[in-house]
Amino acid sequence: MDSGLENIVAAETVLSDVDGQNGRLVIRGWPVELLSASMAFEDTAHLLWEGFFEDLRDVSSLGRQLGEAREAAFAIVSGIPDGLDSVSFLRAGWALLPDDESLETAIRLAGSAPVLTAAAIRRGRGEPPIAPNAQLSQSADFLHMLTGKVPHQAEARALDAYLVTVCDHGLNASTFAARVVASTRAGLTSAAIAGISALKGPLHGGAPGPVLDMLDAIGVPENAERWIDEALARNERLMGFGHRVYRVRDPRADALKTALARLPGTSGRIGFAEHIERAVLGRLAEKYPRRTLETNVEFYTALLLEALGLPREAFTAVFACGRIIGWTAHAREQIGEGRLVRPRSVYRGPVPEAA
Ligand SMILES: CC(=O)SCCNC(=O)CCNC(=O)[C@H](O)C(C)(C)COP(=O)(O)OP(=O)(O)OC[C@H]1O[C@@H](n2cnc3c(N)ncnc32)[C@H](O)[C@@H]1OP(=O)(O)O
Ligand SMILES: O=C([O-])CC(=O)C(=O)O
Repeated sequence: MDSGLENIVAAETVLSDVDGQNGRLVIRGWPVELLSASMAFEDTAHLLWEGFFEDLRDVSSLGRQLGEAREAAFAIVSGIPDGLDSVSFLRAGWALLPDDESLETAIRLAGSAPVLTAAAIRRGRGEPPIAPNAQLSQSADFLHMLTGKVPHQAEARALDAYLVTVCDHGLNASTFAARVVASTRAGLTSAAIAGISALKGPLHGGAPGPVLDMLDAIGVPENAERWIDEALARNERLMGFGHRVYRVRDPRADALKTALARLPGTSGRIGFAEHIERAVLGRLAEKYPRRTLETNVEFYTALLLEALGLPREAFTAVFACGRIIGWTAHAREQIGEGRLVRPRSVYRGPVPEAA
C-alpha cells in the first residue's frame, strides 16, 4: 500500500508532464511559461483536445462554438437556486447539461463555466446576471459578465494567462477523480462534476482564497514572522505552500507572478506578498529541514485573481474554468486508452469466527 498513492503510476498521458525534481511543467510539448505568456484560452482548449475528438475543427471555429455555448448557458442561470457558493452554483449548472462523451458536451462544459461563475458572483452580491457577448474572447467575456464592461486588453490577457497556466497538471486529485468517473463510461459531465468536487477542498483548488485571508491576517510585514510561528505552532498548513510532486518551486508561481506584474498598479501588493513568501519559506525550512516545502501555484493565483477584481470566495470556481479543458481531455484519454479504474484494498476489520 502507498498512502495517498504517492508513488503509484495510474495512467499514461500525452497531455502534461510534471517534473517535480526540476520544477518543470510541460503541456503537450510546451513549457508552461511559454503557454502562459502567449496562448489564449481558446488556443489551449484546442491544443488539449486535439486528437481526442474527431470533429474538432480549427481554433477559430472552436472560439465561435465556445461563444455559442456561453450564450446557450445563460438560459440555465435563472433555474439555479439562491444561497449556493460559487462551486456549488457551477456544479448545479453543469448537472443540467447533457452527459455524454461528445465534443459538443466538452464545449458546453467549458463555455458554460465562466457564465455560471460570473452569475454566481453577481448573485452573491444581489446583482442580476449579465448576458454573455459571443463576439468577445472567453476571457474578455468572463470579465465582461462580471462588470458589464468590456475589459482592457491587459486584463483579458492576464485572465488568459491564469486559465492557461492551470489548464492541466498530470494526475492531480481532481483529474484522477475525473478519470475514475470517465472510466465507468458515465459521461464527460459526470467526470467534470467529480473533478470540481475534488478541486473544492482546501488542500487542492480551495487554497487561494485562504492565501488572501493569511495576507489580511498578517496585515503588515512586521507581523509576518510572529503570525507564521503561531500558525505553525497550531500545526496549521500555510496555504499556497507545499506540493505532493514539486520538490522545488512550482514553475507556475513565477508564470503567474509575471502575468500579475504586467497589470498596472500591482507592484506594492507584489512587494508585500514577496516579503510574506520569504518569511513563510524560511520558517517552513526550519520546521521541516528534510522536506522541501516551496511556493505552489496557489500563492500567486490569489494575487492575480484579486488584481482582476474576482472575489476570493469564487477563486476555486475560476480555477475550474481553466481546468475543465484538462479534465475533459483526460476523460477522453481514459475512455480511449484506459480501462475501468478499480484498485484493491487490504481488509483490516474483524474476521468471522471459524465455525
Ligand atoms: C492546485 C493545488 O492543488 S496546489 C496545492 C494547494 N494546497 C495548498 O497550498 C495547501 C497547503 N499545502 C498542503 O497542505 C500540502 O503541502 C499538500 C496537500 C499540497 C501536499 O501534501 P502532502 O504531499 O501530503 O504533504 P507532505 O507529505 O509534503 O507534508 C510533509 C509535512 O509537511 C507539512 N506541510 C506540508 N505542507 C505544509 C504547509 N503548506 N504548511 C505547513 N506544513 C505543511 C505536513 O503537515 C507534513 O507534516 P508532518 O510530517 O508533521 O505531518
Ligand atoms: O498536481 C497536484 O497535485 C496539484 C496541482 O498543483 C494542480 O492540480 O494543479
